Amino acid sequence: MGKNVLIAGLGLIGGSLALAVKKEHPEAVITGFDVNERVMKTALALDVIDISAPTLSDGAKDADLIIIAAPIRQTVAIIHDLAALPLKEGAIITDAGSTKKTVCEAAEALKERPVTFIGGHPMAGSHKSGVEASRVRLFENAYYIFTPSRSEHERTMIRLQNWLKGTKARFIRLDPDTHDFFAGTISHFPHIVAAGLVHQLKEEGQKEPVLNDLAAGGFRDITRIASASPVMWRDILLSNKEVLLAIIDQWQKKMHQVRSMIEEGNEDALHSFFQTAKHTRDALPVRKKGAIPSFYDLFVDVPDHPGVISDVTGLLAKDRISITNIRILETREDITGVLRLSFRAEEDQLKAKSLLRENLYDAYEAP
Ligand SMILES: NC(=O)c1ccc[n+]([C@@H]2O[C@H](COP(=O)([O-])OP(=O)(O)OC[C@H]3O[C@@H](n4cnc5c(N)ncnc54)[C@H](O)[C@@H]3O)[C@@H](O)[C@H]2O)c1
Ligand SMILES: O=C(O)C(=O)C[C@]1(C(=O)O)C=C[C@@H](O)C=C1
Repeated sequence: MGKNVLIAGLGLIGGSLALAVKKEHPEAVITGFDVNERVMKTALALDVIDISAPTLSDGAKDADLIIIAAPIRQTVAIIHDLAALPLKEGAIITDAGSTKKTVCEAAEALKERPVTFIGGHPMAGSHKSGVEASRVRLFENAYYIFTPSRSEHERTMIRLQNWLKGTKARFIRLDPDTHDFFAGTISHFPHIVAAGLVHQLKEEGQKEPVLNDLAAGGFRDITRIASASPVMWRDILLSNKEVLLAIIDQWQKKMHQVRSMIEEGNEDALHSFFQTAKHTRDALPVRKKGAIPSFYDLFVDVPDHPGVISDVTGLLAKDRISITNIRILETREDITGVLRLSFRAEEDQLKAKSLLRENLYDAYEAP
């Protein structure tokens, strides 16, 4: 199977995949390449990679496995670069991009080469980006979608899944179009809505600055993902254009319906709108990880007075919720402080959040 792995793009996803590959294959030599030299230095310092490659070509020529984990536009550019470079016979090339049609079409450029390209998309991530945010367990229990283009890729799929076993993800296959439709519905369009809500707050917040302070639990929950990388999301939207245009049209119709329900004072229709949403949301399968962030931190706004930390820790201790770390992050206008509490498990994080909220603390997952 060889042991040389190249990761091209050492951000959240490239770094996390590097850690997961190394965990299951300690004999592997993980080479990293990133256009940003500082990122490569950080990846080396954090032991995310074993060595760095001065150029893509240096890293690619002896690689048995190449994982491209850059934003989509750059992923396409890297695939075209690889198509013109010396590559090892039998090498597997995959990517981690959030859309698959554009990437798989670009990979046709590799079809005359003695390598196999299989598109990939680990369906877990975070609003945090960069190698510093990498986590070996980021993909645990999440779906990891592959889009093999030919049935003769079967044996290579098994080799690729063996390389990625350390992710502990659930591997599934889809064709690129179906993938992009699914991802558009459950990931890409929700990001547009989250960013749209933040824009709305920004515009109103300029007139009424107090609005920014009032934006509490609900607003923070629904907009966490708006803190993600703008470059990454620009590329995702542009490479899933048709799907997103159709979903936006559908959404506009839905919003017109809600508008009419409010305008007409249609109590039954509004009740049914929320009832259906509640039933559907409540029935979503609970997964330990996946679309849910894998950082078990909780941020709590606390009044700045002595004893407040023991108030908070005492409250959690009563319910046997254990904290692995606690830090005071900042003091705003000398009135309010922010505590960052870290938990070992998501279950503890969620229990702590509801307990603190019941006790009137403002507790939220992202600062
Ligand atoms: N962040 C998520 O939640 C998530 C989840 C699943 C998949 N993805 C996909 O994974 C890919 C990477 O996302 P990320 O969150 O790790 O982004 P990131 O911003 O954390 O990292 C991207 C890295 O790629 C590097 N890069 C850019 N162009 C490059 C090039 N030509 N050659 C080498 N390196 C280059 C950047 O310098 C950066 O370090 C994207 O395609 C994204 O769509 C992201
Ligand atoms: O959890 C988050 O912050 C994410 O945005 C992760 C998320 C998602 O939308 O679920 C984002 C992009 C990916 O391609 C896959 C996962």
